[in-house]
Amino acid sequence: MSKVLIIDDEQKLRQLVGRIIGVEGEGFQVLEAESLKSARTILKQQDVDVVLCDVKLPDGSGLHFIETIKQLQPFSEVILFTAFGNIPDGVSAIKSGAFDYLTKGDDNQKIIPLLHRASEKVTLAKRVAQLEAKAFKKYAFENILGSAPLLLKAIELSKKVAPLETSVLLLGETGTGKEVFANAIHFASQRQNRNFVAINCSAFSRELLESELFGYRAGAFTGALADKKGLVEEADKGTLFLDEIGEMAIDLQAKLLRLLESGEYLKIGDTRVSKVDIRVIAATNRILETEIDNGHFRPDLYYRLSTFQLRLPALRERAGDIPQLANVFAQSFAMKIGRKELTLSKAYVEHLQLYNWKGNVRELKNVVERSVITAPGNELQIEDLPQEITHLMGQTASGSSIFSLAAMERAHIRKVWDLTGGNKTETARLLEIGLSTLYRKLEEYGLK
Ligand SMILES: Nc1ncnc2c1ncn2[C@@H]1O[C@H](COP(=O)(O)OP(=O)(O)OP(=O)(O)O)[C@@H](O)[C@H]1O
Repeated sequence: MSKVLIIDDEQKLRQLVGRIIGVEGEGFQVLEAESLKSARTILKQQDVDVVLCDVKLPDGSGLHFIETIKQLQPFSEVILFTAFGNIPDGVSAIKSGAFDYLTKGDDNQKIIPLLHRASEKVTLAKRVAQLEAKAFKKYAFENILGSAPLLLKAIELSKKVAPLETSVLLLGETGTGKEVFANAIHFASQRQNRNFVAINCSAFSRELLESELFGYRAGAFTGALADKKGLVEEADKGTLFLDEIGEMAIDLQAKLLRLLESGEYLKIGDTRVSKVDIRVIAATNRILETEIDNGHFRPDLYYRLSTFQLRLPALRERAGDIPQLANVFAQSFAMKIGRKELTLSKAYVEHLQLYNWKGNVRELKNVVERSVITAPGNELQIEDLPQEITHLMGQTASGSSIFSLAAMERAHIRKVWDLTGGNKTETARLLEIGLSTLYRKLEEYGLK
């Protein structure tokens, strides 16, 4: 039910308008005030959606009162009553931020449609504000799970850089939360009310990436029937998140560098330069210095982007955060699919902590969600983990303890083996054991 406040010192007019709304305006509740003073009291106490206000009142001007109304009720809309034939008043009303104006006594049939339009605008504005608040909360730094020192350091640095206009380069393995951080930085910046536009550079061919990013003019190529806006334009005044920047073709990198330095770019098929004001956050799981050495990445772009580098830790570097992450993922997924609250057995969690997590938080989330679907009981057990994990962990079918020395040895060999990229000689050297012992252990632990 929308609330309408009528402010007019003429009781007859208030009653007439109140009656019209009462008879024809379903869904409106009417409040009345005979002066600005009593209107102020009502606006302080109640949620009002639309205000119908006279221009001339005994204690002041309705025109000037618009500002007070907006201060007290930021979402409300104001419709002013102007005297017959007083066009300047109508014009001033709109200029002062009124939704519209009605000519007293002459526009009675317009009241209801206008009220509906104004209250629809109010409902929409409230809805948008609600969604924004939800988005802000969802992407807030507070929602980044974990308390490992490496993660806390990354959060602290991100909070410092967020309010600045500086470009940010996020480094980290796949699934470590680079997009989560990019979002949090955007929503903690002055650009928070503008668009956050994300694109994964590895998901497009060179040509498609250029047209997605920069847009094109009609006729630029066969099939370009109409002008197309690019994501860069969508992100104007906001933030552009370029994921997997290391995959961008080198000639496009030149275009991106120009955009970063001057805000200027050329749409495909355009001769006129376009200009935007964007902040760029880029991310990569590659080592860009190596890409530069191999001629795949422009050093000038690297220096421009890497003013502020942030490295996100791999999950295995913050295994202490796994219990919290797993628990939150399990509970929120259980709720989503309508399962009762679950507990996670000690062995289940410890098992998760010993795994290598190449896919990091994303992989952990998927594994836990899978367990929530398949677990027969209300406590997640080792048996609810996929075989790849239990197998890799050295968990035997008989369920021998993950705390056995053998399990720890297996996990350690696995780690060193991964570190050397599967190089057996190097693995044996680092482990300070002979190559033949390594072969035997690899065989024994099923690590081939
Ligand atoms: N610290 C965290 N707290 C909560 N959820 C997280 C955290 N880090 C990552 N996630 C979740 O893990 C998943 C992967 O995160 P995200 O997409 O940000 O990773 P990424 O590093 O950008 O991956 P990629 O390099 O593959 O694009 C998402 O579902 C995200 O919500």
